[in-house]
Amino acid sequence: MNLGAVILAGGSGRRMDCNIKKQYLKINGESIFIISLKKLLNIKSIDQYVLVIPEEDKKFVSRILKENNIKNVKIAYGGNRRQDSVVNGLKMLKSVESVLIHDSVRPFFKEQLINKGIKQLRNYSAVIPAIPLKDTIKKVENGVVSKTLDRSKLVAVQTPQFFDYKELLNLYEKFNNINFTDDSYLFELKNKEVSIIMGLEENIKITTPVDYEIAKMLVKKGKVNV
Ligand SMILES: Nc1ccn([C@@H]2O[C@H](COP(=O)(O)OP(=O)(O)OP(=O)(O)O)[C@@H](O)[C@H]2O)c(=O)n1
Ligand SMILES: C[C@](O)(CO)[C@H](O)COP(=O)(O)O
Repeated sequence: MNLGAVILAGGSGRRMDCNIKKQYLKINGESIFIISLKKLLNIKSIDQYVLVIPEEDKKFVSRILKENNIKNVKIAYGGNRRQDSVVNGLKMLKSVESVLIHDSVRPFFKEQLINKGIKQLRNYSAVIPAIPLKDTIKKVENGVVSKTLDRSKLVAVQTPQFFDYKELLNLYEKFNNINFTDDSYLFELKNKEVSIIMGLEENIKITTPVDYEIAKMLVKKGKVNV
């Protein structure tokens, strides 16, 4: 299987509320997106890499890549929405059968998760990691609870997500005008099965200042590998 990886670092990190985009914040002396990228570059089953970055940061990022001696990574530019960044990244891949899409701000994934995803792609066109919820989830309308959802049927979804490349690109072309937050949603729209593999509790998405503090703590305490 020829596998491509699209690593997303094209966002602006509004919820981090910081003067530097969150993917460039450092953990243990290294930018978050570089931690994710280096880990992916060490995975032998990946054949091609595309890193999606904000266009205005191209000089800054190419300097960081050079300092880290990172080669063989194509660069794509981000769009307004995450999904626009994904499609820009997908279009840079050449002759791949499958693709994994990863949020660079989830630096604590493990190689085993990727191996599981690749294996499951033999049977499905879309495979995503997810974990059980810890909180009770309620639906709210006009400031009051309208429903308590059955937690046993809900999961929290992570990346990396794994797809048949052609199917994903076709779906992207077809549903260009709707908004969604993860790529597997496109398969749901077409009633195609999305297979779930067990995610990792520590595979957090560094989204808010608290997440960043937790991420640094996990590394300091040796709870995760970077
Ligand atoms: N237009 C966008 C938006 C997001 N991302 C990337 O998608 C991942 C997950 O998105 P999220 O955590 O929402 O990042 P931001 O959009 O940057 O954050 P916020 O929503 O708080 O602005 C991140 O690695 C981010 O860089 C991207 O490449 N292009
Ligand atoms: C893809 C994702 O990380 C799965 O949890 C998430 O949906 C990204 O969402 P965001 O709105 O870009 O934070």
